[in-house]
Amino acid sequence: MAEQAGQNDHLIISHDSQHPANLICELCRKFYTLGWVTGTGGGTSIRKDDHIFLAPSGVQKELMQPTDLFVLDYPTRNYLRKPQQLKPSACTPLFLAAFDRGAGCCIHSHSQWAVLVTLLVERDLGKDACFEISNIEQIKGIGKGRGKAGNLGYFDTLRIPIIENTAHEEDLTESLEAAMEKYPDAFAILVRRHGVYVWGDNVHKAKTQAESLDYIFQLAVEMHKLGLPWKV
Ligand SMILES: CSCCC(=O)C(=O)COP(=O)(O)O
Ligand SMILES: [Zn+2]
Repeated sequence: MAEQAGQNDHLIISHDSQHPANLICELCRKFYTLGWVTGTGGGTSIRKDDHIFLAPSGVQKELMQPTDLFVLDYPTRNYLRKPQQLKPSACTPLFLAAFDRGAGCCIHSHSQWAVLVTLLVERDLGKDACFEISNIEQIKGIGKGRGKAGNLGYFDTLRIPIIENTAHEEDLTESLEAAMEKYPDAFAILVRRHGVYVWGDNVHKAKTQAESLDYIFQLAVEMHKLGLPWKV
């Protein structure tokens, strides 16, 4: 079985640019240029049917090739493909928490804008507060909630919960899941002094929501510097 898990290259080799193994490598190259997956941090995972595609832990995510990827059988949680000498991303249980709630793709970013927003909220509103913003056009890039059709509107309040960081990524799972249960409509959870997890029904939704949120986090930091309120 261990021998088999080291092979199974057919699960990750494809000429289709939309194959999850190709997409993860391409997305991580793009996210590196945005400062989301710097210095081995951050990452992306995709669920396609019963297969979960995962990056290795501690590697430069922008340099990954499809042959570096792990493939997990979602129903049994057994690895179908395990590159030798590598460990799966420490974010695996966090990505699985998103997949367990219907996501098809989960993006973990170490964006400095996300980190700064968590610090501003803590200083001004306290440790238990969420990041909240309204009356910004880009809010329309975020879905209304799990199982709900359509996106938020300009006058809606976008609310992103914030959880505290832990020394080890995998120890975040419990608090991430608790926040997902408390805020079932959220498609993202910020992690204080660390970054953000963003997910969506599919790769397109996860990517556009992650881009919209990063835009909003940057805008929020700049608004704060100018003394402008996040909610009108
Ligand atoms: C300097 S990154 C520390 C771990 C982390 O936060 C992360 O996002 C990357 O974890 P991985 O195991 O996927 O390399
Ligand atoms: Zn991280």
